[in-house]
Amino acid sequence: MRENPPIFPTSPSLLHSLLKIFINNRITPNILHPNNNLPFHTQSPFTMNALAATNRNFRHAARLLSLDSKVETSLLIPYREIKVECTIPKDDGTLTSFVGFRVQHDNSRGPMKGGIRYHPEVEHGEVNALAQLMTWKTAVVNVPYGGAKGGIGCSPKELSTSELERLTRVFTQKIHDLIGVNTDIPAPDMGTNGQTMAWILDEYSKFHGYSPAIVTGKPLDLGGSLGREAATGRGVVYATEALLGEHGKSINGLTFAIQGFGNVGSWVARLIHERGGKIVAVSDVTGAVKNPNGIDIPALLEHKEKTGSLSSFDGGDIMDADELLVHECDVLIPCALGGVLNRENAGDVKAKFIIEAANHPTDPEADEILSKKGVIILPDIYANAGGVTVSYFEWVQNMQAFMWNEEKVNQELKKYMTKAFHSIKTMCRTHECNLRMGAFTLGVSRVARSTVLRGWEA
Ligand SMILES: NC(=O)C1=CN([C@@H]2O[C@H](COP(=O)(O)OP(=O)(O)OC[C@H]3O[C@@H](n4cnc5c(N)ncnc54)[C@H](O)[C@@H]3O)[C@@H](O)[C@H]2O)C=CC1
Ligand SMILES: O=C(O)CCC(=O)C(=O)O
Repeated sequence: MRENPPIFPTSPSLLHSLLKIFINNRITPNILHPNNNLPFHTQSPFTMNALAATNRNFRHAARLLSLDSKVETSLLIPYREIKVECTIPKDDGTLTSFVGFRVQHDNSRGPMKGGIRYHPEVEHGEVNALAQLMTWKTAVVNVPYGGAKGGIGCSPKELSTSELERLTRVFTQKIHDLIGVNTDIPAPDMGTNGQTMAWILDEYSKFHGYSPAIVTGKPLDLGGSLGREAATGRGVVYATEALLGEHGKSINGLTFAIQGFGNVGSWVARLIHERGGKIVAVSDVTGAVKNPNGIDIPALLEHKEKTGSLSSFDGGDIMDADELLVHECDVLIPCALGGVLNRENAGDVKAKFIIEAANHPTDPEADEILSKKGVIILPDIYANAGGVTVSYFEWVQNMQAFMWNEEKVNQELKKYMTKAFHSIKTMCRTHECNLRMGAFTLGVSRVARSTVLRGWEA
């Protein structure tokens, strides 16, 4: 069970005095909001702590690779962890405070790279785990980056656009001298988007001169890349095709359940629908919808655009959102939070394939249960690597001050995803392991080689 050490004193009198200070100063204690001190995943008490789960997978890969224990330790410890206070005036004039994080995990293969997440559950341990996953992910697809991740514990839907802009600018002011086009390059993740990247670009440029390459996933008008918005979903679909092809199957004719209908989930749904896949269930934070004959995805996208919700869609039946994970289907694609598959529900999963479009949706206990059932899992550090791959293309275009067309972006993405799939399979054969360990051994071995080559001389 996950441990969640209190950040603040738990003594009621001390807490009361602290609250009084906040209230007297008209500061809303957002950092004391119950959601801001939550464990990594609130849906289930059965999910393993994200960092413990990631470290466990890393150590397993290190053992398979017979990695030198000193190299193993050095790869586990993050390069740098940043935690900053972000206080902003709200639209009504009151102050509110948030905690922002940037964890830079490793830079032995190049500048650190990874998204920025705005979500109430963002906390230090999870950001650490996500940063480490970025290190292995960039190595798996062989883009010349290390790994990082950041985030702010906040509920973006409860903030106005101008509050979000202020928050993003304050966060950027606090970290601008620790990121850079050759140091650490943020991108969107859950709860952030191209607009968030545009604010970071603008704020960073005030200190360092106009720097489009400081972020990726930015709007096209500011040097974004064609194809980046769809890239994570497109990469997931290329990865799914590679896996299914190996099993003599194709998307056309199979049934799919998709958890999450944001950037990644909606693109996955659209592209699978276009390829003839039958999507029988979709969920998001507002609810879930199912239809055994296949959901009309263009109609669902239109409905979501109009109403902001899935639950009132009349092209299917409402279902319990948690039930989606154990719904009858051939392929389950989690595209939302981490840790959603755990020892409590893994035994009930009906899918034969799980494609991890979200980061760490399957905890190690679920992994074991699912493997015993014969479920094939395509791991996150490969399956969702299309996003960072096209982020790399975007950065390259910015450095060259040149723009590729979308066809080239998608063709190159397919090449990277296909090549990585074959490299993972080679590692699976060499180490007689599953796809997760195939991907981990591939990523960890590449990072370890660069680390050793660069040496440790001070
Ligand atoms: N955006 C990107 O380029 C990349 C994202 N990812 C990962 O993909 C996942 C999704 O990211 P985005 O689509 O960018 O985020 P997003 O913020 O655009 O969408 C998140 C979706 O998850 C849904 N959701 C939240 N809680 C839920 C719940 N309890 N049950 C069902 N649905 C729920 C939301 O309603 C929303 O539809 C995350 O794990 C992220 O780390 C991974 C690689 C790249
Ligand atoms: O595009 C990027 O740089 C990072 C995307 C990301 O955060 C992820 O792959 O989890």
